Amino acid sequence: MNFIDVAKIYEKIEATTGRLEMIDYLKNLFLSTPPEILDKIVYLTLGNIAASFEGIELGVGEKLFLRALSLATGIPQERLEEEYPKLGDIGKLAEWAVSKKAAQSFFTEDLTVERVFDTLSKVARATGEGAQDLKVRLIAGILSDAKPLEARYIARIVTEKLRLGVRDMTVLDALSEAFLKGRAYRDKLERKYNIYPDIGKIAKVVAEKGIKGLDEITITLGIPVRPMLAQRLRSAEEIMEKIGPRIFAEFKYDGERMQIHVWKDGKVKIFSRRLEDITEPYPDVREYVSKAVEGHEVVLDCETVAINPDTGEILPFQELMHRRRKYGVEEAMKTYPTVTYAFDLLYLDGRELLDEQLDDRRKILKEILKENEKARLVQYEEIDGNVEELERFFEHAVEMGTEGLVVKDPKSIYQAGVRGWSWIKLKRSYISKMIEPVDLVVVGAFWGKGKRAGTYGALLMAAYSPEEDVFKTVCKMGSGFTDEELARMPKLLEDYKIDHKHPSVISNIEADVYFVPVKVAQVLGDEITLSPTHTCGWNKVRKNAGLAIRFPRFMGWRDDKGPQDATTEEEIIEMYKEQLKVVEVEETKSEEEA
Ligand SMILES: Nc1ncnc2c1ncn2[C@@H]1O[C@H](COP(=O)(O)OP(=O)(O)OP(=O)(O)O)[C@@H](O)[C@H]1O
Repeated sequence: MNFIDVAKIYEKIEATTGRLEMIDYLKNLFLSTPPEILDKIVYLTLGNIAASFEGIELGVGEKLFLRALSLATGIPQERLEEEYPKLGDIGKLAEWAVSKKAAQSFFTEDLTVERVFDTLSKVARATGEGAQDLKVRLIAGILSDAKPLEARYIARIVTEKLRLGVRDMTVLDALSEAFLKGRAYRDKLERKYNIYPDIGKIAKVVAEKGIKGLDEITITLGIPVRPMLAQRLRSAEEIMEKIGPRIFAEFKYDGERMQIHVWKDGKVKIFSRRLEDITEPYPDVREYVSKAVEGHEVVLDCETVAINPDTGEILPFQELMHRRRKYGVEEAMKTYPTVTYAFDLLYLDGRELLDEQLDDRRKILKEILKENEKARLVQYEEIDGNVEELERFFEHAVEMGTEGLVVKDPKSIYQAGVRGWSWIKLKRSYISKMIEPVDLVVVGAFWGKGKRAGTYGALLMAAYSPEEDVFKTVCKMGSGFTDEELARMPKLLEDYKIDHKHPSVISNIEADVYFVPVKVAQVLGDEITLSPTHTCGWNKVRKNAGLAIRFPRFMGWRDDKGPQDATTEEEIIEMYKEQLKVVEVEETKSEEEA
């Protein structure tokens, strides 16, 4: 197939304003393409040379392209640079340059689609020393045999500026028209695309085998499935009304979505929410997840969070991103170790599970997942009709450092690529920050792990209630200490240690060690949230709930303060209410803006 036939259709597509017309042109293009190269045509039409999840970038800069154009046409680069602004588009420039040269030569070879495609693949894959020169030579090679119109599109494709406005969905429409008897199988085609988003391969299969070909498309290890997404509602009550009384309420971890493919021999590939291959920066995840599903082939849907290695607490999302940026992987693995929570199973040992109910998928997932310290099953609760229970679980989830809940319909199938109502998220809506530190009393401690073995990993902190003359817990604090402070801590607190909870402390939490409430520390958190466990503010803001400080950090000891000078319960309640007002204002503001 000659590239000029494709270029002519691109020219028509470029000129059209009607979507149906565009689909028609594409349909004709696809029908006139030999099936065995239809994948190549589809990738090129989308301005690419592979499925987008492969992340292969042509990425040829304009400067480099002008060098190639100059080499191919004999027109000096300065001259091209002069002409470029007048034409305003790299494609038009290439067309102009090649037409000037074409006037003087007659012996050019016809360019085939295969040759253009293979050359572009080589351009994309050229790396290392001499890669730039090689790219220039490769591009110049096809440009010297190109007709002006061909040069226009080659220029735009290599510089990633094709902009025909053809998207995956348009290609699916055209494929339906061309090979699947119009619209009858359009939905099925899209479902297949959602589980196998390599649109070139799909095109080839339906061109070669028609409707029967559709059935051959299945979940395949190494090809990412488009993830199912969640809707959002504002309250537990609304959610229960929407889904029905029986639900799965799952922690909504604030980390990175990971679709993890594991082969029988332990090989692993990890895909992000946007289907990028993120296997490389997560050697730890590869290891512990493959161990947890040893002997099986699986596709797991998971969320991976960074944790504080010393306390096991979940850290905010940003900390995980160090993996991709600031730190080297090795160092990030130590400073920000991860835990992966699996919440769905899409494929097991050759069997596609998408059409099974969540109830059943979960059962199978539980059976095959041999949990270890780092590869865990999502924390969830099955709730039947009790809105209050759902609210409480939400508060618990927030207190544990998550964003809230994803509530799911146990009877639902896995809808790849769809934001449906069988998954609904309930997020904490506070956006305000806690800007003022508080002074809290140490009433207990928990032994540390890892680097903190032998000292405390976290302290149990309480606010003071002058009316009742008691201390009520408001957070577990495990961050913000220097190594020296940590090392000194057992000794520093030794004098206050007792073997039971002090009678003036009101707590629902069992600590490893208890103290007489004396030592005061300054603490800064991210915000104050409702809590099903902490006793500060209990029943005073909401029935059966207290208040907790989220992500508390140690700012220093307040040796100038005694326990009665600590921040009071009433002050914490006030801060919580203030914060709510700020949120309401911000929410109205953003609603007005929307
Ligand atoms: N138990 C869970 N089930 C499903 N998704 C979860 C779960 N825990 C955490 N998540 C994360 O929450 C997201 C679900 O929300 P949604 O589908 O709306 O994604 P989003 O558009 O990225 O939104 P958000 O910004 O709220 O994460 C998932 O993409 C996933 O990364």
